[in-house]
Amino acid sequence: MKAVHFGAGNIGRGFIGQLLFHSGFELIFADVNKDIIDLLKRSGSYHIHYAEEPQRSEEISGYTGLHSLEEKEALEKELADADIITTAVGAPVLKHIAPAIAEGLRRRLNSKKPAAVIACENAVNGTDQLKSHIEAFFSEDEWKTITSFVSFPNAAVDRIVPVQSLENPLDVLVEPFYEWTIDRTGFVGDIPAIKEAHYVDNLDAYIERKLFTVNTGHAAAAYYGYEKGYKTVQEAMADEKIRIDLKQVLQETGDLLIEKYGFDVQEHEAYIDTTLSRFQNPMLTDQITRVARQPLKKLGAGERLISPALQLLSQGKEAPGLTGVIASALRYDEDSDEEAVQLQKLLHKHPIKEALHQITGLPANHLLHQKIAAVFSS
Ligand SMILES: NC(=O)c1ccc[n+]([C@@H]2O[C@H](COP(=O)([O-])OP(=O)(O)OC[C@H]3O[C@@H](n4cnc5c(N)ncnc54)[C@H](O)[C@@H]3O)[C@@H](O)[C@H]2O)c1
Ligand SMILES: O=P(O)(O)OC[C@@H](O)[C@@H](O)[C@H](O)[C@H](O)CO
Repeated sequence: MKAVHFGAGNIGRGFIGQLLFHSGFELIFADVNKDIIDLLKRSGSYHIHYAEEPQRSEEISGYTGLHSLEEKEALEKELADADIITTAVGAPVLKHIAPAIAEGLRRRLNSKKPAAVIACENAVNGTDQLKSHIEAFFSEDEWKTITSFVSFPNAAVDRIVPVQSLENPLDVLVEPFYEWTIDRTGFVGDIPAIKEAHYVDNLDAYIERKLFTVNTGHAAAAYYGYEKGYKTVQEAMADEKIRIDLKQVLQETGDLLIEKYGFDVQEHEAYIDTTLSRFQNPMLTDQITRVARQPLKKLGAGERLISPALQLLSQGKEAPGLTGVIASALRYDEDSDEEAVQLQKLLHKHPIKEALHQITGLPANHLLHQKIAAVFSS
């Protein structure tokens, strides 16, 4: 069994690659980072280290690397043959890798060799986004054929993997917790045997539970922490006021999730507590700039802040905690983050409601914008 994985970064090497290795896949990492690809080609193995006591680590092997631009032909050949194609590149990058995947799938039009394409990004239905970019390369008839033997299941992935600073640049320090949840209903043929993946029929519930708890909570810790001058999530979580505000935000998203999906109240409370203790793992140093990255993306209508606030609003519920985090995200002005710079320019150039319209895509006078504007301007 063969897998091509796009993105040999933190989640690629520290999570998806690991689980594919455990399941016996021959693995090809594809990336645009030449240094990482060269190292992957030269190394026989790297190590995953766990942020827990007692310390332990695990050796990962059985992989190679291909530069996705400089070794296009070799990559397309592997894409034409792989049983699984996965990604962890960041949702905005999916459109850039779609042409190579489309070419790999095109080469299967005669053989009809099955494959599963799974985006492992922090996004609601990331695979659907990738699928629509790939579809653009096919005629209607060709696409009908492709989708009769290629599966495009959505997935949710959860493991905190900070920016790395280990001596060996291939090694990865990860938290022990992990969850790779895949939509069982998204397969047209056999379901690939990824041993530690969790196949479910109700993925929406899992995606939103993860995005609106882990990622909403993480964003709250990061944006509030940034405003107070902290550098890491661990420092922010040591601040009692931030922990109290964070709890309120997760109470709000929890109310939404419990009502929408019928999660058990106590189980959800336990999920929140586990999440908060993951953020406080003393053996991880997770930079706020990583967790707060790409604020424009994070403030999108389908994302971790606006989406739950909108859904609560449509149920007639107030969400002051979420509104507070959104206002804090709007103040994120980290110079090293291109989107933060763009965000500040937008806010400087336009009145707040117009800027919000451009950021979220919702009408300028939307009730949610009015609530955000009131907190932002106070
Ligand atoms: N790190 C985490 O804790 C975590 C957890 C769950 C999900 N995620 C999600 O996983 C995805 C990746 O995050 P990460 O933390 O691993 O980021 P990362 O920056 O460590 O890795 C991304 C990799 O993608 C590569 N890349 C960029 N453009 C590419 C292209 N056109 N073709 C091939 N490779 C390309 C980069 O060079 C990099 O190696 C994101 O969607 C993120 O939201 C991250
Ligand atoms: O990767 P992002 O930018 O979507 O979000 C930043 C973090 O919240 C995220 O990477 C978490 O660490 C991860 O989603 C945990 O599973």
